[in-house]
Amino acid sequence: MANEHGNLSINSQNIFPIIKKWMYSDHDIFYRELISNGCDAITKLKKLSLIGEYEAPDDIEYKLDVKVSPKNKTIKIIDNGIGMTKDEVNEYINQIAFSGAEAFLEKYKDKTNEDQIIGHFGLGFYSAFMVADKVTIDTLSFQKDATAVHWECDGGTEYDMKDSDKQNVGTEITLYLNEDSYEFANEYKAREVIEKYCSFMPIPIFLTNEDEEPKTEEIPEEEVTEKDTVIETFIKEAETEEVEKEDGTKETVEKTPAKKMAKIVKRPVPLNDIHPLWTKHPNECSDEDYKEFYRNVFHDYKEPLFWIHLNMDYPFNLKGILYFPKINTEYETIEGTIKLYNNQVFVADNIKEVIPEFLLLLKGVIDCPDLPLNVSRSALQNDGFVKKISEYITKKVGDKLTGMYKTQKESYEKYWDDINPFIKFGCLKDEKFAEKMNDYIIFKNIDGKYLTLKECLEENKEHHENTVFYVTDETEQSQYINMFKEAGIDAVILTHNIDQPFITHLESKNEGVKFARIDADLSDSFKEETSEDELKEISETLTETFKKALGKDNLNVKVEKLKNASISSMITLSEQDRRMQDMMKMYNMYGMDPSMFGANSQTLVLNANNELVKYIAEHKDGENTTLMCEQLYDLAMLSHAPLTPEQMTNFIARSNKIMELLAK
Ligand SMILES: Nc1ncnc2c1ncn2[C@@H]1O[C@H](COP(=O)(O)OP(=O)(O)OP(=O)(O)O)[C@@H](O)[C@H]1O
Repeated sequence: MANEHGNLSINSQNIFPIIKKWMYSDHDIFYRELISNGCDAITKLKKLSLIGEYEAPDDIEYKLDVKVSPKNKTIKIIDNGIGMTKDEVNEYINQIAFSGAEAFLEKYKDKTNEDQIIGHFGLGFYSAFMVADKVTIDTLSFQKDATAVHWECDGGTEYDMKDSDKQNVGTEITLYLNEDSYEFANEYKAREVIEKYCSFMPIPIFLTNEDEEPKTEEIPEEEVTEKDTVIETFIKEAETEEVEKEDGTKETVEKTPAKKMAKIVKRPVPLNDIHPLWTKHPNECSDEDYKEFYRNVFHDYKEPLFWIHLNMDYPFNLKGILYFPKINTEYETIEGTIKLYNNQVFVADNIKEVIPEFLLLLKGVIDCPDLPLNVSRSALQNDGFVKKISEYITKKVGDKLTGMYKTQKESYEKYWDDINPFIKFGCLKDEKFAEKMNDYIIFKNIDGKYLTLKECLEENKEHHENTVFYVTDETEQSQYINMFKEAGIDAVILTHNIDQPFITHLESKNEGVKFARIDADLSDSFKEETSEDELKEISETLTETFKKALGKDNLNVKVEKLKNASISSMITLSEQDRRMQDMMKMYNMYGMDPSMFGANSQTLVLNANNELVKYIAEHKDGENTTLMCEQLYDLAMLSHAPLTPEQMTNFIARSNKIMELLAK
């Protein structure tokens, strides 16, 4: 071919500075674009060979080579795929690609970075100019008698094209890196980027550093194959060791015999796994396979609890694996990672527009070739097809959980403590998921048994209809728990932050059902039957005495005859007011006055059956009455919420004083 010099068919003077600027955040993406182009080219050639349109050499080994040279500051991406003829270079590179770029820029010129195209799909070949001043292509088409083409462009609007001396079918792209991008020719950086984007591409990818001598390895000579490059052969001497015989004399014996060895050029190891687990049929995968895949992809050495293998062909193509991770501590964030792939090419992590928000607490991979990824994020959000995908994933997760409840209840209960924040968050975020999970939400009660809401209500119907009592802190509320246990009344344990909004949600969904913290109210079951008159006098005396002793005029005091005479005093706190206060704390509204939401909603309950309480009522002006009132109040407060530092200091000082009095 005669040398050809041409103008790229675009109008804008020079699109490259714009591409560079626009793509500023993710420069490394060029690796993905060029490698996936190479993989596509190989896949196409394999197909042609399969249908007899191309006769591949017998020893063909389809692969993609990435060669970096930190010295020359170049990167070569070499595939043995379909290649391009001169006309094709003209069509795909000189015209389509660049006119595509123009259309692309036109479409997105007003968009801000936040509205970037998902994973920048559609950037293709010219993403190379984000990192390179000059790019060359050497390509030989698979077509009979094709002439190899050399193309080059230095980032302006002009290109040069001439014959190339490339001998093998395929394409070699060379990037001459610009000053800001030399790091991409570093072998370790290259490896990191390729592993990020290309770990599961369907063609083996090999990385070499052209500046380094080839690495070598030694293997037994009989294991050498045709593909190996043998540098030398040698005899590895026998290994011997000295052993002691029965008669005490020593003898030298051969441990391993002498062996013929070969020093060969290190066999290349691909950077990627071309058959990732999600592409396999679930029947072919063992538990160990799933766990290993999880370890490799998420670098999480805690085993996942269980997983869901998504495998759908119709009406859309979607494959993937979702893992329920083990949450180790209460304080660990429970944010997961869902990696989105498009035909085994990594797109991005945690794309909220495709994956329902609550599922982002899981870890997993999703490969959906049908996703329209060349549109902006906001367009994706409103895409009906994307909604269907998202619904499908949600449904599958729901199916897995309900199925487990029905057939492996024991496992479900075992995992519940770990998975319940996820399920509850899902119910709050997704109406359909909430409906599906409605009968499968379970509650651990104070005896460690798991019950559904229906079962909770049914079991406690006689004691407190339509009310579920709950514990938020088993240590702090232990006195209440004991009381409940003694009276044969149940309460459930709800200690996670998500539980407060979740029970509010349950109350709104189940009319008439109320949740009340274990210290919210005293159930009638704890009390003896009395008439108001019977307690009137003692009530008045105690109220007055306590108010005076504590210096709290607005203290609410309630005198009850509790069946358990050993309990002297306790605090109850209106459920509604407490929830408001909790909410204030959660949203950090500390500046506001808590009394707005009933700081006065605490009630000091005194047990008229308790000897000490009786004593106080009978000795309201006694020498130590104030001391006793203060101590009883603090004791009640202690099992309700932690004391403030000041209160604690007083409490300890007073306790010491009481001991001194006892010692007298
Ligand atoms: N390594 C290659 N071997 C053969 N043909 C190639 C190669 N790289 C690019 N091409 C041809 O050039 C065309 C344009 O490539 P480009 O990467 O710009 O866009 P694309 O691959 O079609 O789309 P996208 O990358 O946006 O998914 C390709 O469709 C392909 O026909």
